[in-house]
Amino acid sequence: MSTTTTTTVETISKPNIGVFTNPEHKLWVEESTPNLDSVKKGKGEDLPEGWVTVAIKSTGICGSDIHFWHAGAIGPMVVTDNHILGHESAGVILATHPSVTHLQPGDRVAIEPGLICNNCEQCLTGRYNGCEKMRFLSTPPVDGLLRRYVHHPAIWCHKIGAMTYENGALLEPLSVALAGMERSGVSLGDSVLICGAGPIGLITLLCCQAAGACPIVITDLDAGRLQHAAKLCPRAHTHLIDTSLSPADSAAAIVAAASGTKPAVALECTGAESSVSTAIHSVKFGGKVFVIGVGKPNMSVPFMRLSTQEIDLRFQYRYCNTWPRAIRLVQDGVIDLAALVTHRFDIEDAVRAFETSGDVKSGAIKVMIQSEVDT
Ligand SMILES: NC(=O)c1ccc[n+]([C@@H]2O[C@H](COP(=O)([O-])OP(=O)(O)OC[C@H]3O[C@@H](n4cnc5c(N)ncnc54)[C@H](O)[C@@H]3O)[C@@H](O)[C@H]2O)c1
Ligand SMILES: OC[C@H](O)C(O)[C@@H](O)CO
Repeated sequence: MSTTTTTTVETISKPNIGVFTNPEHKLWVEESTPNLDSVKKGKGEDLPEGWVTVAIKSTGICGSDIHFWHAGAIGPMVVTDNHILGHESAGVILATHPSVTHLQPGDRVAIEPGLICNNCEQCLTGRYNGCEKMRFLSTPPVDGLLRRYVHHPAIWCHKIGAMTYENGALLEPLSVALAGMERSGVSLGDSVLICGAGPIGLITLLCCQAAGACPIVITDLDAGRLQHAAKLCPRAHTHLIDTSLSPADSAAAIVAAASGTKPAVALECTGAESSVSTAIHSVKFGGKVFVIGVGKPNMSVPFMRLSTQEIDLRFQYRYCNTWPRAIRLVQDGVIDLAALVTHRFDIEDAVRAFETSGDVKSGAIKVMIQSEVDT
């Protein structure tokens, strides 16, 4: 029996709610904007030119959401007021401004959460993740997507066809991994190290597997996460990091796990200083260490190892132009994002969802918040 329901601006009745945090590290669900009246007007009266209204169906909790809640900040991004979380979302179009021609009510879309100026050098040269005036939803002070309804620019709503909303939501972390894959240039037969088996490391693992990297070693401090990695990619070598070892000794153990093959590329997905150092000690002469993880404002790195081994140390921040590629990879079954999802909660129950996501003992990998049963 199908559970499909058609959401239209005429049929919605629930008030808008959002998932908030604040500088006191509280987390709660309460009414939010745009209010039901604004949403129900539909037909675009309350929408700026080029914007649409979306009913959010599925949102993934990202580590950064947990960090904004627990720590109140990520580097210079500080929670200073009541703040709505969430930037991994997909939903259905409820209404469009008359100027919007490529989307219509009923279209299923994934939301790209960065709003750019379209005027600066980075925007005009296609690297819009570096926009000088980036307004990234869920990064304070810009409210996020963990709401029932949002207004959003149509150009940042990507059609996902029949893909599940859950997969549509997970195109966002897939985009992070794809940006790292593209700029690190991992290709067929490259020996690869992935540091960290959280959602970003695991999606990077799926990408490296699909790209034909071999051998692949993936590390973590948590045996459960490594078990998950082994299920996703049985040919990957999993390596539990022993925190009593130095980065150089951990690197030697990593190379041993790959039968002596040093990685050509290390994709660092923890942001932990010791892990960045371990990656630098692991790669071969002329190799690359590509850091996706974010961490402390200042870190020390094994400088002379970088120098004498001609290692390229590079970084990725968010992504640009990744959604069309991500959609194709999921639609064609190359990347199975559903394998990441361990828990699901309704938006009314978002506090429990966040508690589960933030509890290392819960075994959670990706916790999803849904506004209705996914279709
Ligand atoms: N650059 C970007 O645009 C971007 C985007 C999204 C996420 N991130 C960052 O990427 C990182 C990974 O994200 P996530 O959602 O997977 O986070 P996560 O916290 O769920 O996963 C990180 C994993 O790293 C493991 N870990 C911690 N220290 C380690 C060490 N020394 N050695 C090996 N493993 C270790 C943890 O056990 C955990 O499983 C985070 O730093 C996150 O903030 C960056
Ligand atoms: O994928 C996007 C990232 O999670 C965000 O940049 C976050 O780390 C800070 O806003």
